Amino acid sequence: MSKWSLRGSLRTLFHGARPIDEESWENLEENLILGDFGADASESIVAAVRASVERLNVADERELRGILRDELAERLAANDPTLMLKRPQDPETGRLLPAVVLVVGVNGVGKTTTIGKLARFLTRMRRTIVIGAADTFRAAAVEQVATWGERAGAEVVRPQQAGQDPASVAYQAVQRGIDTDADVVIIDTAGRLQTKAGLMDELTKIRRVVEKLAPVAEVLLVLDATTGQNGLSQAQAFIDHAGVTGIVLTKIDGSAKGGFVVGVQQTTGISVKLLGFGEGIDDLAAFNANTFAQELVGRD
Ligand SMILES: Nc1nc2c(ncn2[C@@H]2O[C@H](COP(=O)(O)OP(=O)(O)OP(=O)(O)O)[C@@H](O)[C@H]2O)c(=O)[nH]1
Repeated sequence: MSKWSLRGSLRTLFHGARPIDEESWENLEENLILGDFGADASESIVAAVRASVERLNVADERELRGILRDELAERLAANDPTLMLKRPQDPETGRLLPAVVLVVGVNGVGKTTTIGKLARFLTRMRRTIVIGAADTFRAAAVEQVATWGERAGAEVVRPQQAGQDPASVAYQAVQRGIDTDADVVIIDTAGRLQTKAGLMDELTKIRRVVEKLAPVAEVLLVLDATTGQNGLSQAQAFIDHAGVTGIVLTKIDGSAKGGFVVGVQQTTGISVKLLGFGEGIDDLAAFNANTFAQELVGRD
C-alpha cells in the first residue's frame, strides 16, 4: 500500500443523505474542474455518472460516491500502466541487453529526483542499474543526478568533459550497461532546449545513437502535477516528437489536483505509469487505477 494521499475536493462531496438533483450535478462539475480534470473530461464524467444514475435508478446523493469512483477507475484503467523493462536480446549474439529508459521533461518538473527514485525502486527489486548523466550543459545537474544515483545504489556514467555531446554520454552509459550486464540503463536527458527543433534534434540523436547498441524500452515524460493544464501544453512538444511511452506525474503530494491524471491520459492517450509524491527517495509509486480513484474520491 502506498503512503501518499490526495486532498482533492471530491473527497468532501456526497456524504449526507440528500436527493440527487440539478444542484448535485453542478456541484460535481464544479469540483471536478477545481480538481483539475479539465473542462472536457469534467463534462464527460458528469454525463457518464448521470447516465449510470438513470440506469441504476438511484436517488440518494450518497450513492454517487461509489458510482463516481467506479467511473474514474474505469477511465484510469483504459491505459496499461506497466513499465516495460524486459531485457531485449541481442539478435546477433543472443545475449541479454539492458532495458534502456530515456527520461525527458522540461526544467524543474522533478526529472532528476524521479531518476533517483526509479533507480532505488529497481535496485530494491534486485535489478542492477546504470544511470547516464547525459544532461551535460550544467555541471550541477551532473552532480545532482550522481548524488541520487549513489544513494540509490546505481552506477553513474558521467560526461568526460563539460559540454560533451549528450548522445555520446548516453552511448557510453548503455555500453557500460552492456559490459556490466546491467538490467536497466536510465538516461537523464536535458530539458533545457525549449524550442521544438532543438528538442527534437537532441532527443532524436540520443535515441539514434543509443539504438546502435540496444533498443529503447521506455521514454518517460516527467510532468509536474501542480502545473496542471499548463504543464500539459508545455509538454506537448515531447509528446508529439519524443515517442513518449509513459508519464511520470510528480508532486501529487503538493496539490489537490489529482484530476490532472485523468485529463492527461484522456488528452494524450499515454499512460501514467509512476507517481512521485514527495522529495524522499522512496516517494514513488507504480500507478494503479483503483487505488488512484479511491484516493480521488475517498473511501466510504
Ligand atoms: N513535493 C515534491 N517535490 C518534488 C517531487 N519531485 C521533485 N520534487 C522537488 O522539485 C524540485 C525540482 O526537482 P528536480 O529533480 O531537480 O527537477 P529537474 O526536472 O531535474 O530540474 P532541472 O534539473 O532544473 O531540469 C526539487 O526541489 C525536488 O525536491 C515530488 O514528487 N514531490
